[in-house]
Amino acid sequence: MPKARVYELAKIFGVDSKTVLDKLKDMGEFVKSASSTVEAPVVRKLKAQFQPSTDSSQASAAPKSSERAAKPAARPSARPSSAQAHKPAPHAPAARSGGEHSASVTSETAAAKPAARPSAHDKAAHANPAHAAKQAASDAVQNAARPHAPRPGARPGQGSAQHGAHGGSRGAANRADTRHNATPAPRPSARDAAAAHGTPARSGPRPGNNPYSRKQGMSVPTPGDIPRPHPMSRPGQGGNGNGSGSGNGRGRGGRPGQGGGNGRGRGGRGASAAQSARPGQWGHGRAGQGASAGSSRSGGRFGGARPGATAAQPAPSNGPQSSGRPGRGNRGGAAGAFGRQGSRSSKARKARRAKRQEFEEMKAPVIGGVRIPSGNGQVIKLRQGSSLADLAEKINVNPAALVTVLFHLGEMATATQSLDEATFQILGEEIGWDIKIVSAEEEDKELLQQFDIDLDEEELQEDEEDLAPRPPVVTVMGHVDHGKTRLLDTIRKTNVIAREAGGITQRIGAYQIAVDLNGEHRKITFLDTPGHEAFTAMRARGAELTDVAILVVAADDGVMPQTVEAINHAQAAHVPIVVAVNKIDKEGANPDKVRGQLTEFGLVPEEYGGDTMFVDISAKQGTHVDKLLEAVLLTADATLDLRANPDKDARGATIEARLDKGRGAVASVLVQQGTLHVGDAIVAGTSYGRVRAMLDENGQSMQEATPSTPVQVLGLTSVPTAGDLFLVAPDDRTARQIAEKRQATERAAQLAKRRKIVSLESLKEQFKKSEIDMLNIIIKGDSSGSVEALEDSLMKIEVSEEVGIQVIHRGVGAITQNDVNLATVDKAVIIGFNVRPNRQVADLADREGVEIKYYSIIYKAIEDVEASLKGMLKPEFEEVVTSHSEIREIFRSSKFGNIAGVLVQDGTVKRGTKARILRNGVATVNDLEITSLRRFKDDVTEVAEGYEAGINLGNFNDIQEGDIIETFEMQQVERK
Ligand SMILES: Nc1nc2c(ncn2[C@@H]2O[C@H](COP(=O)(O)OP(=O)(O)OP(=O)(O)O)[C@@H](O)[C@H]2O)c(=O)[nH]1
Repeated sequence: MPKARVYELAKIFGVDSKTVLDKLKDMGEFVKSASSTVEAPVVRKLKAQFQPSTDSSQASAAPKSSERAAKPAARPSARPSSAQAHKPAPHAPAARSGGEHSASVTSETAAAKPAARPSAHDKAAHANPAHAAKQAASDAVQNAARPHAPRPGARPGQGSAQHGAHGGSRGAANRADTRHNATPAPRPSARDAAAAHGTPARSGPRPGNNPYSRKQGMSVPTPGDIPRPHPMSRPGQGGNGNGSGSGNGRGRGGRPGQGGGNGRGRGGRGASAAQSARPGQWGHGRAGQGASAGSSRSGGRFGGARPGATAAQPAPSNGPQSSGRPGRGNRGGAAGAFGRQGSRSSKARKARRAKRQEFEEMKAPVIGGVRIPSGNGQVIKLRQGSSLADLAEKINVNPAALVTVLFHLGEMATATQSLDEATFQILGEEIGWDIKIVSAEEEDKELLQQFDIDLDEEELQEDEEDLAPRPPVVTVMGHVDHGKTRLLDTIRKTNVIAREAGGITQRIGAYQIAVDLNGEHRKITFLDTPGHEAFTAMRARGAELTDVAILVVAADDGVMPQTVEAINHAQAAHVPIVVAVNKIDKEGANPDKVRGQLTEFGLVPEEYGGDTMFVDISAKQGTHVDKLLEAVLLTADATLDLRANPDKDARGATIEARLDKGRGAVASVLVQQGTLHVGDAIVAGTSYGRVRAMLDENGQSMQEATPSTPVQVLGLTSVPTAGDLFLVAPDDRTARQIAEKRQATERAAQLAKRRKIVSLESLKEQFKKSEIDMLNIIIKGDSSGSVEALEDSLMKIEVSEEVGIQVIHRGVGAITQNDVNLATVDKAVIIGFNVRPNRQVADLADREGVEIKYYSIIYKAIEDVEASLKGMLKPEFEEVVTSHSEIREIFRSSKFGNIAGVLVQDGTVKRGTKARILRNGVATVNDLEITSLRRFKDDVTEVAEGYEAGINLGNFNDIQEGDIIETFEMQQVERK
């Protein structure tokens, strides 16, 4: 029967639509309005309600609907007489085969179909229900004679299937019963389940009236009723459908070999028995129930008391047998009846998984009204700063549920808010997980262990015999301008100072020098740490790599704040200190005063009975520098065991890294253990690559670097961060995988950080901050060291309670469109440290009103930012870029040096203006001047955009084709 609308039905029945709607409601069918459609099976049921006479005539022969099938089945179950109990059995099969089964394509009838089809026996049963009843009755009698304890309370519909299960397990013993189990058990539905329980299908309103839909008709199961429906209903149906298919099922349902035992040759049908046994997969108890039900059908009380386990056990062996065959009444078969391929598809698997999850959840504790599957004390590791969302992801629950649980525990947090260890532990205890918060280092160690790299273990297994002496690694520390660079310069006999912008060392460089001590040729590795406070972070790292610290104190200045800071760093790192009392050549130099001052900080000179070596030097004149080096070696020898194993994969730290045009990522690394070779697969932080070439501090190529050797490494795919530890991996793939995993972890950590910024925890602060101008800053620099140093220094600026700085992004390389976009969105200022944007990006920034500030001296940037926060920075002069010219050709002149043949891209180049060179967006040299400007052979004062020109930059000759000459002027700007 086709679908019909409620009002149409009302017409047919001669009642109004409301009556039909009410009736439907009574029947447990949810139908919205008079124009709603009603499915065919429901129509039939309605018909039965409104036209009972018509139906009853048909029903006398065989009830059609599943509901009816269930009802009569229910009745006899309570009866003690097996014969009586069996009476209704014919209903199901006969009804479907005989009556309108072709029309009633419900899940139930689907089950019935196969039963109806084949054997003459079945057909006879269909044709003559009475015969079927008879047959069933005789079966039941046989059953009753068997030793199984009858169970009066057994349920009807369930019976047969359980029977199947039962038959499956018992084999021949249950022959008679199992015959009825030939039921091709269809997929259960709530209604079936209800029917199976002897309850009418209308136990509750259904969300829809489509009986084919698995989604519909299922009430939300409560823990108490969940277990029942599945196993029972399925068999139950089988029971209905199968009376006629009887014997067939049994064969399949039994253990292998038993199937044929009954000699009925209906193996195909028997599948149903196998299937009916399958409920065992869902739990023995359920199968047991089914068995009891089955008994009612066949004999009223057969086997109900038997443990379900027995029934269930054979299932696995039978299942596969049955599933592969066509036309059988297992789940697949039932599906096939609806035009789908009947097989144990992924759907079945999914269903099983869903059930298992459901079951797990049932066992889960209910806290605050939510269920969280218990971790049963399993350990789960979370990174510092993790949130409930992170935990939820790891234990596969809804973050909202965790929020609820935490709330229940008296703690309020959002899903994305970072929580501390204590909170996680309390929560963990509540939900049965042992939550451990791990530091980034621990996490990284574990990550490496996944790749069979165990650094701790390596150290433990180090054999004394493998250790070889290595040079000490020395850091020079001290207050600004006390002479650190000069000292290093003197030591290296090169002039480092001249190359520095602003006279401050801005990168950690590392150099190795050779010293003769007592006729022995010894090496010392120097880390060139910068002196300005801005580089505190680097210095701290330097101290970590350092074996010995040289503390430079100017004899004319004495102990200053950064002297103390340097002492603190070194002492915290347990690094022995050698004091270089510098500038003794200067007038007013008072080395003794310095000695006296330093004793207050625990640095007592040897001559005063202490253990710190003091050497009076003049870095400028080179006085006693050799003695200082000796002192360093003596101190190292006296206090340290400077040995390392050179015969293993190299491990060490990144001192500095930058992006170089042409060479790509260049990283200065210090090898701490093992030997680094060209060709090694290397991973440094989140960067990885293969060592393409190695250079020493003089640019000389090296093939290998032993412990304590600083080298520049080429070949990394990206720029690592200063301080990143590096290690040699077994192969390229491992290196890449380690780096990728670290990248993922870093991303997650950054995400967590970002989340924290907007977390409730800091919301109050956020509000407070948003009242004022929170200064958002984007830092782009030419090296990771400078960027970090700048960020650290900026973050230390404290102007007042209401003023704050937020570095929202930082990176190495030219200022890009992304940076400008980010600045636009977050209303940030971009600080370019020795880097520039290209023209398009600069234009974009102009258009968007994004301020880009350029610096080449860190403290200038800090001063500016600090002043702007104080509201005092109203520069009277501002740098204004006046032109960009691209170098197209270089003409070499013995008289004038290199002359750049340029095309003026924008603005006007004027003679005498200040200029800088931009190479790949990075300002390589500042403070140049356009000393001569020519158009062909004529000297000119200016050249406009679009024209070619010849530019000479005085003594500066380090220009390349493709470089951009940027000219700028200091122009007075209005105070805002
Ligand atoms: N007379 C004299 N001047 C020195 C001596 N050592 C350094 N200077 C001078 O002191 C000034 C600062 O020296 P730097 O080596 O740049 O000092 P620094 O500690 O490296 O300074 P920052 O890099 O700014 O931290 C320079 O002008 C040096 O020439 C010395 O032994 N005697």
